[in-house]
Amino acid sequence: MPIVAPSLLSADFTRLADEAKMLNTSEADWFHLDVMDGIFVPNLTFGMPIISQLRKLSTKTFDVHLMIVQPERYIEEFKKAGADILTVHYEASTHLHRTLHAIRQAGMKAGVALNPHTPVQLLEDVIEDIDLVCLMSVNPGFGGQKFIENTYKKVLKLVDMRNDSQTNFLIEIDGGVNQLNAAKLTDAGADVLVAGNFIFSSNNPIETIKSLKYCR
Ligand SMILES: O=C(CO)[C@@H](O)[C@H](O)COP(=O)(O)O
Repeated sequence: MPIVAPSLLSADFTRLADEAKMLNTSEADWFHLDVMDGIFVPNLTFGMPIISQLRKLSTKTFDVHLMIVQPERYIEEFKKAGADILTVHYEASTHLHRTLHAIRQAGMKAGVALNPHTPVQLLEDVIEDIDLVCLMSVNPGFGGQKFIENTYKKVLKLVDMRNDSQTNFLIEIDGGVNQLNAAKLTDAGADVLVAGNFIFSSNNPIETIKSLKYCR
């Protein structure tokens, strides 16, 4: 069964505490928290203060996805705010090796996100330093976009790289995930499904989360 990580980007921010409580009672495994800076991506969201408030409301794994330039500036701060997994973008990290080590050193799992145009092979030389690869299946910045079909091929390539390197990082898919592609992604080798719009715009988010969890 996949790990299901609802993206709070699509939650009702006027009722964030209720949304967190709803996720707590659901079969969601993680909270996926999208931090955007308006520079790396053309949108702004939230940062440490919101995450640390949410931390008081849930014991689930906090999967924090930094869509910001120079993410190495805030590693300690996100740890303090309550991140369990900290994912930085390959495209935003000049010294990726150093950044991944700093994330693990701070006591978090280290993730790398790849934009749709970025080949997975670019991770070969840091493969042992990664706990999670987040494949963006939309161009990052907004919820509710259409899933990019080429993602399946990237999952298969990553699975090969994982087998060849005998490492065990998780493969996460982020963007446009829904009941139409969840099973195919999981069958291809995806471990974590991030979904925002599909969950939060549904009439019954708890059942929608279940439909992803039991998609196979
Ligand atoms: O990081 C992002 C978008 O940049 C994602 O986490 C989205 O929030 C996923 O939402 P949907 O595409 O499922 O609406």
